[in-house]
Order: sequence, then structure tokens, then C-alpha cells
Amino acid sequence: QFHMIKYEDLRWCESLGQGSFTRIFKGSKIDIRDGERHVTDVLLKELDANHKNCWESFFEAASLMSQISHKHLLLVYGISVHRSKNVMVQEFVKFGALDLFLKREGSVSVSWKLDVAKQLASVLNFLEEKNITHGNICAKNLLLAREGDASQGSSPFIKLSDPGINVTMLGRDVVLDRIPWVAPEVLEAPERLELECDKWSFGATLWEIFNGGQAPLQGLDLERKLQFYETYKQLPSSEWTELADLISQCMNYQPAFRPSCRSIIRQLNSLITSGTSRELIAVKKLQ
Ligand SMILES: N#Cc1ccc(Nc2nc(N)cc(-n3ccc(CO)n3)n2)cc1
Repeated sequence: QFHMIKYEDLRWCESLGQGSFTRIFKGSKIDIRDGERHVTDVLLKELDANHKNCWESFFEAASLMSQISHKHLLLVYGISVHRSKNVMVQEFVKFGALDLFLKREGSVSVSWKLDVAKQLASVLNFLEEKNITHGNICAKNLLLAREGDASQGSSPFIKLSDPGINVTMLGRDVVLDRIPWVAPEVLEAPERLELECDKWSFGATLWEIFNGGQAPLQGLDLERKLQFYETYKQLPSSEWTELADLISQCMNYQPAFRPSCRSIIRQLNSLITSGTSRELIAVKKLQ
């Protein structure tokens, strides 16, 4: 179910960092099509050799992404296996991960943030309709294909990345470190990863988007992160009550009480109307 790419058709360029058990590089792939040489920018995601036992899960995650297509789902060109290297070859998304962009950019408009949130909600709705759980929704896995520029009125465009190695394959500490993105019920039973888990993670990701890409509960050690769930805590709420309400609805400790994607999209639409007028009033006050 995968296009196999020949190792010799790939070129590695600079390293771009690492995820859990993976390293990512900018690269290029070379295709010869109708006698012409085509060079395409790609993102090469290498699975650490010492985690070879996860390679099925690594590729399974990617194959999920390549069996369905959606404008906000990252395109996976295929995989390349060569000696001890397992590599996933993805489309290179121009502006990289959203969390780093938000940290770098600092101030993007409320409508920019809501536009990104709505795009994420729409791809989650698409996955929900196919009864597919992503399992690793967070700002780091949202890639920015278009920056969008408020002054030019062009809007951002995001792509949801592959979920990476399945949470059932990860050690407990890695799962604990994913608090507060990982739904509480997944801690108890990782195999019970269900659609509702993505709603919880959506709430944590919305919090990131409206907090400048800062990681929620950053700096808490694993013990304190676990206590956060054991004492049913909520993330610090925004002054914007409607936004805070949506985040806490998504981050409901009872999975069944979390809103449907349609409800999330409806609530985002009403935030967009109230949010942009709030912003206009704020701007008028400044003038
Ligand atoms: N400076 C800079 C810069 C870095 C990366 C890209 N592009 C890109 N393309 C992808 N397909 C995936 C990713 N990822 C980044 C983190 C993860 C974790 O999942 N993925 N980055 C563009 C600019």
C-alpha cells in the first residue's frame, strides 16, 4: 500500500530536528518521467535505527495518510528502506511546524488563529467521517504551507502531519510527556485510542495557537503532569470566555461529553464573527 522510493533517488540536505524516535531532514527526490529529470523538494523522516521494532507502526501511520487524500492532509510520496535506514518521504511544507512559527512570529491576528483552527477542525471532521483517529494532534504536527498575511488579506494554509509511531508502541514516559495533548483515558488504556481522543488534543492545540505556540504545562515534570490529570485540572483559561468554553468542552474528562466536529466548527464560526468584531473595536480604541 506504499510507493517504494529507491534510496539512490534521494538526496539528504540539512537536518531539521527530531521527533520521538525520528530525525527529519530537508532533501530532494529525483524522478525520471518521460525521459526528463524532475527534482522535488521533500522532507525525509528517518526512523531511529535503535527503534526498528516500531517500523511497522511508523509506516502504518504514514500509510493511513496516503490511503486518503484531503487538502489539509500532508502528502506522503512513499517510503525508502535501505540497509538499516527506514525513511518516510513527505512533501516539503514551506514554513514548517506551526508551534515554531507561532513562537517566532509572536503576534498573528485573532482571525489568522481562528482560520488555522477551522482548517484543523475541518480535517478532523473529514477523519471523523471516515472513523479514523489521528492520535497525535498538536501544533508541532501542523505544518504551515502558506503564511498568510493579514495586510495582504491572504490567509494561512495548514497541513496535518502523520501521527508518527502509534501511542500503544510508546513507553509510558513518552506518553506522560504528551500530557496535556494525550487524552486522559489513553493513559489508562492506550489501545482505547478513539475519535474522542482527537477532540481532547484539539482543545490543547487550540490553547497553543492562542498562547503564541507555547507548550501548555511546559516545565512540569512527569509526576506533576500526571497529577494534573489525577486532580482533573484544566489549562489556564483565556479571558475570551467563548474560546475558554470551547477549549474546556473539548478537554472534558468524560470522552462522550466532548463536542462533535460539527459543533466545534459551529462554535469556531461564532468565535470568528464575535472575535473579529472584538478586534475591530480594540483597533478603533487605539486610533
Ligand atoms: N526552518 C524551517 C523549516 C522546517 C521544516 C519545513 N518543512 C517541513 N515539511 C514537512 N513535511 C514536515 C516538517 N516537520 C517539521 C516538524 C515536523 C514534526 O512532525 N515535521 N517540516 C520547512 C521549513
